[in-house]
Amino acid sequence: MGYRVVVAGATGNVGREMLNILAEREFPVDEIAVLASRRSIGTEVSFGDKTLKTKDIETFDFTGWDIALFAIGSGPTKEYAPRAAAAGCVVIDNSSLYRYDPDVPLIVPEVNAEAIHGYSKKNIIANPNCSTAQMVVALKPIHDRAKIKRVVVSTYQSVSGTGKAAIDELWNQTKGLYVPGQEVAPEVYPKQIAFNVIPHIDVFLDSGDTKEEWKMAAETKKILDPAIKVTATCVRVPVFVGHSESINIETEDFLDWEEATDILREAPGILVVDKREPGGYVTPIECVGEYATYVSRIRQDATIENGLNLWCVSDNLRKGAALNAVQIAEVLGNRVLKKG
Ligand SMILES: NC(=O)C1=CN([C@@H]2O[C@H](COP(=O)(O)OP(=O)(O)OC[C@H]3O[C@@H](n4cnc5c(N)ncnc54)[C@H](OP(=O)(O)O)[C@@H]3O)[C@@H](O)[C@H]2O)C=CC1
Ligand SMILES: N[C@@H](CC(=O)OP(=O)(O)O)C(=O)O
Repeated sequence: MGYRVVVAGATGNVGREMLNILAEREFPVDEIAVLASRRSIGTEVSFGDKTLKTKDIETFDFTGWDIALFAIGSGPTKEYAPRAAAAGCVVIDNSSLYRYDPDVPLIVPEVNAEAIHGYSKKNIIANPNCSTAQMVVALKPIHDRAKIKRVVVSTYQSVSGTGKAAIDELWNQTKGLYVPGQEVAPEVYPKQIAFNVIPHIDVFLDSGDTKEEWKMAAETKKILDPAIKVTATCVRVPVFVGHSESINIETEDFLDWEEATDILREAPGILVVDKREPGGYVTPIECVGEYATYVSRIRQDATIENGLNLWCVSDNLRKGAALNAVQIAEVLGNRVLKKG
């Protein structure tokens, strides 16, 4: 016996990846429903070798469904997640709405799978921010060995993190720049994204940080350790899929880069590619469609007593969203619901 699974936001980038990953990983699905807004009623989406027709979330009855994977943004989630949860369906939510709620676990399975048991207070589990998910996968084994005190991270985030409209904007602006008279003005982003970089993701806070930068600090504390200090600078780059991060780590105990490399090689979810020669590292194009969090450029930071630098790349629609959500569903199935 398997699960009755709902994918909400099935017409979006993350929802489609959720369907791909459920099929690829042979999640034990007995029945599946695909939902989106009323605009998308009847829109066809693929699930393995099947084609499914999208239904309107507004009129959908969640009663009798086991797990709902949500990727519809915070606004609609606020309306529909409590409805699904009240009907007895466990919601695994990709939006930021519930991440900081003490009654909702925030989970990256390689790091804090044991937090799963906290799901029952609200019947909701939160999936972290994409930049945070890949970073904590890389930090966890280092923290276990040498206790991380502080992290300084700069991100290079792809436009797919913003959604479908941003992918179109990068594509159309890039094409338009080659054709006189067909330049495309910025709409999704405040400045041109084609052949440019923009040091601004999500809204600005009073501190001068953006919310994306705040999320990386707050979510690392909730998932990994409240004692870790994180300071982030989040930057949008003209890449379609794949977020990259330059991470500087200060630890309590000394950790030699060679031992750090060995530890990272053994850690779940990580692939180390670090040849210290031209091309001997991973770039975002190479991580598209992959599950792993790739770590390259591991080296000592000689400017502090106990410091390391590394480069971390992952598919933001997969480990940053859909894959992590399906992994949470697997943990929920294996440790709690036990139907599969
Ligand atoms: N964990 C993470 O870091 C990430 C989280 N996300 C989350 O996932 C969400 C979706 O991202 P993404 O797939 O890239 O975005 P897209 O823009 O590609 O897709 C949005 C999806 O949400 C649906 N939707 C929008 N409004 C409503 C509504 N009122 N009712 C029902 N469905 C609605 C859309 O349906 P329709 O086609 O009918 O409009 C579509 O299926 C994000 O808003 C974010 O909250 C995304 C990326 C990474
Ligand atoms: N903010 C991420 C994607 C995202 O949706 O993040 P969050 O789920 O934290 O709002 C990006 O733009 O790349």
